[in-house]
Amino acid sequence: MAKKLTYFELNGLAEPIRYILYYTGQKFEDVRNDLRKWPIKEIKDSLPFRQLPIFEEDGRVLHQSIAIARYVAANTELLPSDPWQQAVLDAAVLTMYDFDEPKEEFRNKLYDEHLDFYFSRFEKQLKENNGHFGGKLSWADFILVGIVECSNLFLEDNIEKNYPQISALMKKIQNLPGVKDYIRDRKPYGIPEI
Ligand SMILES: N[C@@H](CCC(=O)N[C@@H](CS)C(=O)NCC(=O)O)C(=O)O
Repeated sequence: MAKKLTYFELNGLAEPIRYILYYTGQKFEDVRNDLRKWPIKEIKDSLPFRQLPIFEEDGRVLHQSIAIARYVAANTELLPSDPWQQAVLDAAVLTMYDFDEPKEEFRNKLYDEHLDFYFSRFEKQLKENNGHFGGKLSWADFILVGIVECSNLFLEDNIEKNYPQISALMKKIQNLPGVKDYIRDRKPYGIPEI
């Protein structure tokens, strides 16, 4: 089954998907477009919603980074078979995106207040669930790490520094087999120089 992930020469929305693919040992083509040349009309016009990432497998195309991450975790230990457990992880991931894209209630609040609202609750969940969202390593853990790493690149900070459970989860994921080697060898890119 030929798998291809297409995104930009960036960590961004594709990085947790890459981590999951490397950790679970799935071979894939890692296609990276140069943002400085974007938009490349023929590529953009070919995309379902004119945005990246997309994931292709056997002639089929999947868009939306969360759907892709969940799909590549399917049939691995990172996605439980129990529907309740699956829904718990979906809820965790959707909440991470609520953090990442603040809703009205938070738009006028200070960033630290917004961060603490979510991160103190993530801390509690992790503490009560063996250091993971849902009791054991799952695709949801990878998504949080991707979001935190991305925020850190943009803010030039370590936003997780006061949250020991989140810090520990990040270290754990970054040191997983497959992920560790990928991180060691990747280019130190993150924010495009435009
Ligand atoms: N909700 C979508 C958002 C996709 C998205 O915003 N992609 C951006 C890059 S992070 C993009 O393709 N930007 C280039 C463009 O719109 O032309 C997802 O999670 O996949």
